Amino acid sequence: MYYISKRMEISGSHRLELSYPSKCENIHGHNWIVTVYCKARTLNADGMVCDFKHVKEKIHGVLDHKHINDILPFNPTAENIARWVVEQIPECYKAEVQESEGNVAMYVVDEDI
Ligand SMILES: Nc1nc2c(c(=O)[nH]1)N=C([C@H](O)[C@H](O)COP(=O)(O)OP(=O)(O)OP(=O)(O)O)CN2
Repeated sequence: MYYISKRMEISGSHRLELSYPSKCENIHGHNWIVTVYCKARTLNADGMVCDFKHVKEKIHGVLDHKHINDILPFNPTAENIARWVVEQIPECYKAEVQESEGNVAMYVVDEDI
């Protein structure tokens, strides 16, 4: 199995819809660190799992310098963003979304399902 990872910094803003009072309901900014993990049993015709550049275009190209609530059709928690990242790239099996130092969410495809 071949593995690659691509790490990107995404600057943007969001607000969360929460069931309890929180400062996070106000529009605020993050420099999210997103790490995308991909794998493939065989390499493509170009000798890659997938092109780092294409991964960046699909994630950074869509989210960077945006108000994330305007782009994604769900509450943009780090967990939901991580799942969305995995869904954008066929070879992706895991994504990490770091909101701030110490606050990280991950989504991993469950291969048993
Ligand atoms: N499980 C999650 N919890 C929280 C999320 C999230 O996406 N998933 N998001 C937020 C807000 O975006 C908020 O902006 C995070 O605030 P931050 O100051 O980074 O975190 P803390 O309040 O925990 O402060 P620290 O000083 O970093 O401890 C909130 N929760």
